[in-house]
Amino acid sequence: MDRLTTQCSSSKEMMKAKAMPTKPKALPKRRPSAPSLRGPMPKQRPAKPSCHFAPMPLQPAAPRPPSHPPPKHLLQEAKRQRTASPWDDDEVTEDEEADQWKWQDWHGQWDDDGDDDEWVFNWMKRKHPSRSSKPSAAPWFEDDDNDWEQPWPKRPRFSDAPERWSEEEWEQSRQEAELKLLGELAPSESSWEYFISDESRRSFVGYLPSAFTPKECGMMFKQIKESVSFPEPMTPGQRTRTAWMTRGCSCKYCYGGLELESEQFPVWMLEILKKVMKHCGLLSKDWPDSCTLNFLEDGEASMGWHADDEGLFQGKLEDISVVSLSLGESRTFELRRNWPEAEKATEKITLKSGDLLTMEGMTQKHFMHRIPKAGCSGPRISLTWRWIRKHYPECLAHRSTMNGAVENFKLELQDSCARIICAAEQELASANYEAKKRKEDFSEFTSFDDTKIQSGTAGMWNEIANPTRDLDERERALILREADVDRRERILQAKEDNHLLPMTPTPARAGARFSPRLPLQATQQTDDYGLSPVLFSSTKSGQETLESFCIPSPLVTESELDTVEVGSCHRLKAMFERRDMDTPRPTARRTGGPSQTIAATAAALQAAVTGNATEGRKPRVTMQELLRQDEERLSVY
Ligand SMILES: O=C(O)CCC(=O)C(=O)O
Ligand SMILES: [Fe+2]
Repeated sequence: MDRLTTQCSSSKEMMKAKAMPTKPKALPKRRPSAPSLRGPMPKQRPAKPSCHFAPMPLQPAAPRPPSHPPPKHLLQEAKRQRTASPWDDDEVTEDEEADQWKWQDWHGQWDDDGDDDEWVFNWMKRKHPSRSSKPSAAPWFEDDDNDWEQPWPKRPRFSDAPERWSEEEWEQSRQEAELKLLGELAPSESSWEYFISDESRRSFVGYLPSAFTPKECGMMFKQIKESVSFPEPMTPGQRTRTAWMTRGCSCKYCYGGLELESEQFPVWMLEILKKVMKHCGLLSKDWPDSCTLNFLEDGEASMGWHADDEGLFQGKLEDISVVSLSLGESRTFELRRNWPEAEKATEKITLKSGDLLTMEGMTQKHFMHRIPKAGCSGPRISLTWRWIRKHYPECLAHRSTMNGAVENFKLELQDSCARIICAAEQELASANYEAKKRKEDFSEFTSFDDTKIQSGTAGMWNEIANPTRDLDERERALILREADVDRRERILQAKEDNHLLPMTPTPARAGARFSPRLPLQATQQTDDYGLSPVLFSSTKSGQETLESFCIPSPLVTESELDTVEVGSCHRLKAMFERRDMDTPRPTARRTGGPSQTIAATAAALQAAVTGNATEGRKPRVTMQELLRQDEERLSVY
């Protein structure tokens, strides 16, 4: 404690805090404080549901200043940094010099224009998802007190202040809460200074200057710049980019509307951690398990006021630590209290390359921090390590816990359901697509009435048998295709239901000039459409060929199926195909018979039915063969 007090006073001198003139503001009346009870009170009260970013109405467009005049002390500091390269004071050999890394080299390799206000906007959008549109004006304007302020959202409202632990203190004391600071755990040669040591808020900000030599910093900067792919900015010209890495966990990191997938700590990260953690007195088992890597392209790049209060880290609910390493250009780091008792005061510190900084205890609950724009031109990288306290349910680390295992199971179940639903939806979509396509095909036939289409093949066959108008080739082909598809389905079904019957050949009709086709198999059933698939054999020129097609059942009754003289069926089909059912035509060319109409064919079919069936004839082809042929026929469509 003594050590801390001394450190704090020395750090105050060290700080380049500049008292900013502030507008006299009437402080809101403090709410009645909680009774000053110690013992029975819980260690940590549940957080208030309201977030400290109170929703505020959008401010009217505020004109952006023509340039950003940074505070004078920053300009001076920037000038000093520009003239003195941080590498200059390190002795390097010629070889090393060739390999020497200067972050200034990176300047200009990124988009030139840009406005880091986007970063702030995106950052805030995450906290206020309901605000989807960007304020019409730049979200920064010059305040009366020459400070850069965000109109949206501003400092948390006093009325949203959390309950206090007691009248005197915001939080339980560090001793009671048994909070050990990293500065206390650190070896004595790492002399941390706590430039904020707010015991009432149990909030501590530690600073260890020059933890690494410029040469070490240069190597680290180079390693990071070359290995990390900082995500492309959400908006063109955005000059601050953030990458995210974890160790042994797959939690993502959400900021500025981006969801960053975690990358596992690479070896170089563990090497850097080893060096940094030595200064924090932590063994590897206690090292932080996540890191945000921020690349600030130049002085125009900044990070707006925020707290590292993501649910992952639980920083508003319990003591947490954040450790950061700065590399590259020096930048000012600012902190301010969310609910200051007295006048608004911003604490500032310049973070140089190689400096370490910690934010400990309840700092994320009571303070916000930022990196404002500066007049410098070089890039800066900061690594910010944290400990994940609450893994995302999807995270593998979470799944290895008991609760995680249950949630994991639920997730897997959800996954399976989602997959099944997805597959079903795809099936449905493709069935709908097919149905729609068919309907579209047929809707071209304006004279088709819907009932015919809906009644399926029967309707189609009707249309062929009793055409309401002339059908062209294409229409006819479509109808026949439909009939074929339909027939094939019914043959399959018949096979499944064991409804295929052996058929008996009937003697050829005397005088027929074509070889009759003899039914070999037929389904026992006719379907809703009144069609029965029948397999025929033809022995023309001594060569047997097989063919199957449907017979409209009005022409052949179920009981007649095994005795039908199929030549008529074949002729009927041939006529269908030639679309001349109603046109008397000489049949000599094809059938050698008299010209016939549908009705005559039907009559012929009926007449062809004979009674001399021979039982038990085995089908000559297998069902597979039948289906294969069918497949072949269908493939031409
Ligand atoms: O760059 C820094 O030093 C601060 C980084 C920071 O605030 C953050 O990553 O949340
Ligand atoms: Fe931060």
